[in-house]
Amino acid sequence: MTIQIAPSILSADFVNLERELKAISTADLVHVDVMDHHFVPNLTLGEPIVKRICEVSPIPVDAHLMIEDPDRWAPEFAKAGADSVTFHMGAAHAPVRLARQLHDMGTRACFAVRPAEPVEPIFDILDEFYMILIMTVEPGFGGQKFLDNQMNKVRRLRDEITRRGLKTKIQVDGGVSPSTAAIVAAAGADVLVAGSAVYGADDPAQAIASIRQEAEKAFRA
Ligand SMILES: O=C(CO)[C@@H](O)[C@H](O)COP(=O)(O)O
Repeated sequence: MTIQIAPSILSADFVNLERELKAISTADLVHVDVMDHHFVPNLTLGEPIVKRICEVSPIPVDAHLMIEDPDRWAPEFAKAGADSVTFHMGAAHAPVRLARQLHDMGTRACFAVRPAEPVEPIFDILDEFYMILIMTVEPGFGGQKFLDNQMNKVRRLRDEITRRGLKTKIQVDGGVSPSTAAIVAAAGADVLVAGSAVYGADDPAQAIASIRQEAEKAFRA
């Protein structure tokens, strides 16, 4: 199984996004945090900027929608060109219908779980999603402390995926760095989002390589 690294542009220089995207071209995906100041207490960027990011990004774009009413808005991010669109369990009204709509549009549908939310309710609808995102911080801001108490959730999800022979990916987002990468990979996560650890480093490519190396050594399928 391959580990994928997805730098979050939340910690990038928003005035120089094209340059910031080039700096992470050795990563597998770029994670774009869309926040609406309702579902989370922060406001970032919307569909017109994501569309432009999709046009210039050297790697696939993973749009993480931390917004209310994704049923209305997620298809707009698929139209903008995002390769994957993640919406939240606590926000979607009809998650299966929305996932099918996104897949019909040629976009990978992914489902996110906040720290206080259980993962088991997803088990029944696991095969509708390309990837499940387990948040390891409360969504809203970069640079927060990694919540290692979320690792039980990652382990239970990995066990369920393995038991059923599914290919669903497990993404972890929040506080991921070279020193926490092994913990999340050992629990069974195979897509690691890292914002401040990549863009806060002197050499983002080196930070990506370190996170990848630590995760690959520890990953359990
Ligand atoms: O979605 C979020 C925060 O809500 C994340 O993508 C963060 O942006 C990750 O930042 P670090 O914890 O890696 O600094």
